[in-house]
Amino acid sequence: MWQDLWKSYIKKMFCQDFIQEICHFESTDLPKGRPNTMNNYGVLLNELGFNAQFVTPLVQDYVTPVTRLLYPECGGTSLDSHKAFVVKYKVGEDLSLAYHYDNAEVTLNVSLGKEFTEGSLYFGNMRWVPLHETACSEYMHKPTFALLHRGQHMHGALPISSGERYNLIIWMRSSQVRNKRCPMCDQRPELVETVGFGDGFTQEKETVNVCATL
Ligand SMILES: O=C(O)CCC(=O)C(=O)O
Ligand SMILES: [Fe+2]
Repeated sequence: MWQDLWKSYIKKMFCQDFIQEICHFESTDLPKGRPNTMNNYGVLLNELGFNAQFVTPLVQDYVTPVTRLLYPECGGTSLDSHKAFVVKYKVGEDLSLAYHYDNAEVTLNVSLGKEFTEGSLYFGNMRWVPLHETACSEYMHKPTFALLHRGQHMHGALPISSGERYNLIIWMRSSQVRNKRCPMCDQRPELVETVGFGDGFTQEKETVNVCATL
C-alpha cells in the first residue's frame, strides 16, 4: 500500500470540478449503471465518456510507471484495461463499504471530498491469509490524496458520521494475469463476449494460415 503519491497531482480545484460533474450527471434522468453490488450511489465513468481523454491517459502515463516498480508480481507490469468509477457515501444513503477485495490486480483510490467526518479505510491482509491471522490497520483518507494498493488486499470503508465522501476508484486489470485464473472465482475463466473492456479478460483468436495462391 502506497499513500500520498498524487498529493501534488490531484489539485483541490480538480476534485471540486470533478464532483460537480458527477453530481450533474446524477441529477439527470440518463440511465445509470452502478459500479458494483456494494455501492448503490456510485457512477461509472465510462458512462460519462471519461475513459479516452482522462482515465486511460492517467493510468498509462502516470500510474503504470509506478505499478511496474511496486507490483511486478501481481500484474503491475502488464496492466491493460481498467474499470473506473466514483463511490459516494452520505448520511441517508450508503455510509460504509463492507470488507472485500477488488476485481482488480491493482487499485487506485483518490479521495475527492467533499467534507466528511470519520469514514476511514481499513486494510487487512491479502485475501488468502486466514482472517484469524489478520490485524487491520486504518487509513484516514484526505481529499486530493491517493492510495495505490493490490486489488487482492482485503479492505473496507468505515461509516462516515456526517457530510459526503466521494472517491475516484480505478480497478486496473492485467489480462495476462487474469486469463490464467479469474481473481474472483479462482477458476480458469470461461469467457462471454461483451463490449468495452468488460472485466479485463482477453481471448487469443486462433488463425489458420493458407497459401493465398491456392
Ligand atoms: O470507499 C472507498 O474509499 C473504497 C472503495 C473500494 O474499496 C471499492 O470501491 O472497491
Ligand atoms: Fe475496494
